[in-house]
Amino acid sequence: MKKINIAVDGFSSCGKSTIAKGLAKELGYTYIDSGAMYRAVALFAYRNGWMTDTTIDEAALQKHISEIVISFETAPTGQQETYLNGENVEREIRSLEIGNGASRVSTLGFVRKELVRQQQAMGKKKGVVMDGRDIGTVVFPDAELKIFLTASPEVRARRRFEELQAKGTPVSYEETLANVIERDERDTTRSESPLRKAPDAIELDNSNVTITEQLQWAMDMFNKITTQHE
Ligand SMILES: Nc1ncnc2c1ncn2[C@@H]1O[C@H](COP(=O)(O)OP(=O)(O)OP(=O)(O)O)[C@@H](O)[C@H]1O
Ligand SMILES: Nc1ccn([C@@H]2O[C@H](COP(=O)(O)O)[C@@H](O)[C@H]2O)c(=O)n1
Repeated sequence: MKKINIAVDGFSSCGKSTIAKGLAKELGYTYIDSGAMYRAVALFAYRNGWMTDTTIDEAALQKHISEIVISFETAPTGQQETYLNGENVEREIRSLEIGNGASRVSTLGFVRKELVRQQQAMGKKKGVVMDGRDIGTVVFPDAELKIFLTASPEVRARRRFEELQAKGTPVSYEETLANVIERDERDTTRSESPLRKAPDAIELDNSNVTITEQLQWAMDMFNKITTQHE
């Protein structure tokens, strides 16, 4: 069957990566975590001293943005891991600090231009499931299936808090909730590609939906769309 591209957008810590990874595994598609790419840029900026918790040296970051090579590899566990210039940075990019940093660098036009260029190249041959904030609106506007996930901030913060706790990350629920709210505010109000539901996206509020149920729902949407396209 002809392969399509699938866009999964939505708010922070909603379950985008979970549903996208599940779809990719079921369909034999490539999964691309676009958020990991923004996180890798933030890590690169921090490491080079061009970014602090309050400032960004935009000129320096723009001068060196083309030096950033982001790739993904599947670990023996089956988990996808993010590589920055050949170094496995998967664990480092998942901190609240880097998540906040990603949200900050994602407001910069030259960062978005470079990452969207790379993301669009990844989807050229179809067969990609990509999650993020602007996949259905900017990266793959012609994606045949667009999913938009939402859930209450409290539910999303609880999910991320439990995930970080399981990894042994010392963080409180209150810090996690504040991080979720801050990132959502920045993502939805920025001038560059703000988080929006694409007009042709199918929305799911998964506040009271299990991981299994949401994947089944997504597969049902895929089967419906691909039957229509046949
Ligand atoms: N329907 C669900 N019910 C309960 N927990 C869920 C559900 N979907 C995902 N989760 C859990 O919520 C946490 C966040 O999920 P995930 O990383 O997929 O979110 P995300 O939208 O990709 O986050 P971010 O945009 O911040 O990277 C994970 O621990 C995941 O296992
Ligand atoms: N397509 C995207 C993906 C992400 N961002 C920004 O990066 C931050 C981290 O993304 P996660 O999915 O890993 O949480 C996110 O808060 C966004 O600000 C983006 O702008 N566009």
